[in-house]
Amino acid sequence: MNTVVIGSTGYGGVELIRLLENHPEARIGALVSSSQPREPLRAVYPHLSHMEETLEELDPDRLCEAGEVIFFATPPGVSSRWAPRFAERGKVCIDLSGDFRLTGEAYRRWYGREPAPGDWLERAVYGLSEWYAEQIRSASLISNPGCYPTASLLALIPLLRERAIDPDTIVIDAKSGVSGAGRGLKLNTLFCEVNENLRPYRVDAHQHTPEIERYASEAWGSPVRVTFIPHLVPMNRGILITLTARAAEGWTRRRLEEMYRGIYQAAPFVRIRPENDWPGTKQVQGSNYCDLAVHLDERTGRVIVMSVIDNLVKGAAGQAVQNLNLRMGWDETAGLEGLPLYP
Ligand SMILES: NC(=O)C1=CN([C@@H]2O[C@H](COP(=O)(O)OP(=O)(O)OC[C@H]3O[C@@H](n4cnc5c(N)ncnc54)[C@H](OP(=O)(O)O)[C@@H]3O)[C@@H](O)[C@H]2O)C=CC1
Ligand SMILES: CC(=O)N[C@@H](CCC(=O)OP(=O)(O)O)C(=O)O
Repeated sequence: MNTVVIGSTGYGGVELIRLLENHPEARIGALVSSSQPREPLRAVYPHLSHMEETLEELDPDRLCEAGEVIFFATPPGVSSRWAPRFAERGKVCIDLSGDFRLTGEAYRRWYGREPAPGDWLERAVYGLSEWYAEQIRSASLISNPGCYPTASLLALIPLLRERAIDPDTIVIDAKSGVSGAGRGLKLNTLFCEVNENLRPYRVDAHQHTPEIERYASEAWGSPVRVTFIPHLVPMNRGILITLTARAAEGWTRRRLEEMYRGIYQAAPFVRIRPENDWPGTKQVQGSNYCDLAVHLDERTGRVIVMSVIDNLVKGAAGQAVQNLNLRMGWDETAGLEGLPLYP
């Protein structure tokens, strides 16, 4: 089955290409670039020198012939314009951007743009694979979660659904590698700004805060607010989030771990770490795993959960392929069996 990648020259796009090239069912039907010459992809990425595919323009008629599934690995404002047009022509769209993750009102406020026209915001299905698999299986437009929300919600949703924490006390400290910011030139991601540096950014102002709150609220059943503090770390890939919240009555560390193990028993990409075995980003690098570790600080009565992912895999392209697999009725792990890259 053929797929199209729009935004193929970015970090999310090229990671999708890596995964699709190793996929047993999916093929690449077309690669789209809005800015590069109509040359083979290797002109942009010499590590793909064996690939013959030439970069194409965004021509809907041609792309509808080229593939059944259209991936958008594009900045905000692109899929909101184009994905509905492909979905209306019967194509399955999988969007890696934030264009379909929020309500129209929240999107205007946090992304500063006009949301997609028509009813596509409501029709889009949130692509957090472990929690929305049933809806994903029949979706026309899958809105892949953000990288920080993926790591955060896989840790947080079980705590809320099982009433294990006080939802007014949630703090998420988050750290991301620089590839999370994409390949485009930006002052803040230049070598001398990032190297030997660790810094918070967009504190209390990050666009993933409303996304985490939206799906946390759904899990809890009424509005939940979180304190979300992202940091930029001088490494290429990886996200570590440390979530803390006050424990509800009656919870022990063992009970918390058993709860996570039960919930994610059938989830092939969520691994629960044993007691005092803290996860690091390198342990999931290049893979679609999310590793979770849970602790109960008995002195303060606070639950502590660590969650690590590779931002470009489970946080973007890997989860997009997992959603493709769910949507097509293939094995959920198809094309995603690769082990983490270590060291
Ligand atoms: N990096 C990450 O870890 C994650 C990223 N995301 C989201 O995925 C999306 C892609 O991110 P990422 O790959 O990192 O970003 P990049 O900046 O690396 O790549 C985005 C690509 O989109 C293309 N593009 C830019 N403008 C347009 C346009 N007007 N029309 C069509 N294509 C355009 C560009 O390619 P060209 O100029 O060749 O068209 C560019 O290479 C973003 O929305 C991002 O927020 C989500 C989760 C994690
Ligand atoms: C390190 C870094 O800069 N990460 C990006 C990740 C967010 C992203 O990819 O944007 P979407 O909202 O479109 O998902 C950021 O903090 O904005």
